[in-house]
Amino acid sequence: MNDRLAGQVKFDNVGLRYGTDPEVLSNLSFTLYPGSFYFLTGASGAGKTSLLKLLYLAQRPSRGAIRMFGQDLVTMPRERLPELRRRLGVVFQNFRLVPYLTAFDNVALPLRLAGTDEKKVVKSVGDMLDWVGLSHRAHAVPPTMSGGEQQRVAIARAVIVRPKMLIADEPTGNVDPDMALKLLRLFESLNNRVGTTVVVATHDVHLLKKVPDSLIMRLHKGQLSDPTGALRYPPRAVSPGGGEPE
Ligand SMILES: Nc1ncnc2c1ncn2[C@@H]1O[C@H](COP(=O)(O)OP(=O)(O)OP(=O)(O)O)[C@@H](O)[C@H]1O
Repeated sequence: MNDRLAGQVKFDNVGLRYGTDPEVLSNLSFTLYPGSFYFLTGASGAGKTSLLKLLYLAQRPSRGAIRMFGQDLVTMPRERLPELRRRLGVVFQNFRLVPYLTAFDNVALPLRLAGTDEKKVVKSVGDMLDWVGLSHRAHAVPPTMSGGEQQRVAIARAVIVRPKMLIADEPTGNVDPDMALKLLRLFESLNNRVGTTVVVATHDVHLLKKVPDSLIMRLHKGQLSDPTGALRYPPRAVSPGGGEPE
């Protein structure tokens, strides 16, 4: 099957348990299509972060199969995971910024690791900090920044490399509604202009209505339901022979 129609991520009967505890995710079978915008919702403890951890390769499933970018994650040797991770942008719930680096250097990190020319780094990071309203905090280090400021640095760092897939865990949890909307627009613009697949976990139901074309995946006690048909149909961005980037 054509890679686009086969999807970017495919879960087949996936389960996850921590240690010997009962499964926190059960029987997950779904496909994420390139260029689509997904919200993952569900009450606290429903398993959203656990599902995202499977997506950003921090956990392996206890059972079932996961394919990502055409590769089998379960049988893939550990040393090949970093190569796959480089295609992902991740906004962690607790930000995971480097505490001794400035906001500017945190955002610049993925570009510098990729060997980007320093002139380009300065321009891109400057533009990105401007977009998230943090130009004036460029030289601050995370311990001196508010939760909302740190969250915006984390988002800027995740999107600066224009990832194939952006995975964000409660990315608007620490900002006011105006900033939440602005950050969502940033994700949307990455989605529309660059074709990045976006997966945003949130328990804020108001956010869902703000992205009209989004698809909703709902977790309840580790099981998925599908109010918008996100899991059943290749969505609008996928048309046979369509031109969105892989
Ligand atoms: N590392 C872990 N070890 C053991 N149990 C865990 C671990 N991480 C999560 N859990 C359990 O898995 C279940 C799902 O947790 P998860 O963090 O995935 O939910 P969530 O929907 O993201 O919640 P929240 O919205 O509060 O962040 C919970 O019962 C939690 O206690």
